[in-house]
Amino acid sequence: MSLMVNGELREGWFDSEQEDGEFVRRESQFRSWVTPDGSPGPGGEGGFRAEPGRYHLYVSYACPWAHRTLILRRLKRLDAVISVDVVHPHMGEPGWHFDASFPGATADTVNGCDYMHELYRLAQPDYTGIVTVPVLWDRERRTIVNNESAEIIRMLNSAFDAWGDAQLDMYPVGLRDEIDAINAFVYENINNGVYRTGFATSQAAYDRAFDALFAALDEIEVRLSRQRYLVGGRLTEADWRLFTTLVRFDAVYVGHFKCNRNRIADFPALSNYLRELYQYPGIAQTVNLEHIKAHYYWSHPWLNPSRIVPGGPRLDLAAAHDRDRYPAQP
Ligand SMILES: N[C@@H](CCC(=O)N[C@@H](CS)C(=O)NCC(=O)O)C(=O)O
Repeated sequence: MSLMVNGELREGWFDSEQEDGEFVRRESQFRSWVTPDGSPGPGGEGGFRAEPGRYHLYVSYACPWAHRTLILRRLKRLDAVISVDVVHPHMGEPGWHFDASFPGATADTVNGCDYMHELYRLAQPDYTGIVTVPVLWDRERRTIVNNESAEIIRMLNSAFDAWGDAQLDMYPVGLRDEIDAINAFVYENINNGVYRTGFATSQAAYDRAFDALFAALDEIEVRLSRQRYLVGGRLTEADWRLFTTLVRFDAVYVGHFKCNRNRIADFPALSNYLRELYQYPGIAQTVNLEHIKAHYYWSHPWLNPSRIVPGGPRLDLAAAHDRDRYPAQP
């Protein structure tokens, strides 16, 4: 995990945040919001008015949190409004870097940085904290607006409607409480649960995370065998937040993170649901399994010292699904 202290990079894996062998994720620090008129959002400072061509996303195709932002950008048809650069999937000691030699990866076309931590230093010369993707960058003020995916997807959902698909709303007002509740459950046990399982450094911490993960997947399996989506018949951001973990699960989390009680392929409702979401227009192009596998198997040598990337599994996410038997609302 790359950490900066007063603008300087500290190398090494930092386990100070781990209690009793448990992995604890740190809070993101840049928390301003892009809004239609530049007024301040729920956090941070104002002055970030939505405009085409002004904002830029830095992502990794491997990262499930960054993947959410690519999905919302695609769904809201913001490809021409918000530009994107993609880091190289190998995250080494100095953290994420830009190197277009890996297919699908790009240079940093906005700031010309070689490493992601240089970008954090540009935004804040004395930055202290971890260096993560995704990052929403403002070309005009030359700073990071926000590096918390849960907030970036909300901005993409509503702030750019003058240019994007204003009809599509993945966080509708009447469903917000229900979405927030399921998000909290999925985040704790599944999205972050796979990391808590894989990064546990004691058997007890691993067992706790593993049990919570599969208990949660069992619960979601029951829910999805009664209804089309997490929140009834309406597709919402909650589904996309679950999707980015499900689509990595059999390829990476089962083996690399020892999340191996079952594969997603073994859950009838979850596996059909995963295929439905994968086949939603535009989504398959946001899924890059080469980056996903290359990233995880290379970037955590304490889990996989040989850095060998396994050949399988053979996934057929484009195969037919049975979800049309449940009603869906537009
Ligand atoms: N809370 C953040 C988490 C993002 C995050 O943890 N990203 C990982 C990649 S999957 C990262 O960049 N890690 C950098 C590191 O571990 O050094 C968000 O959801 O935006």
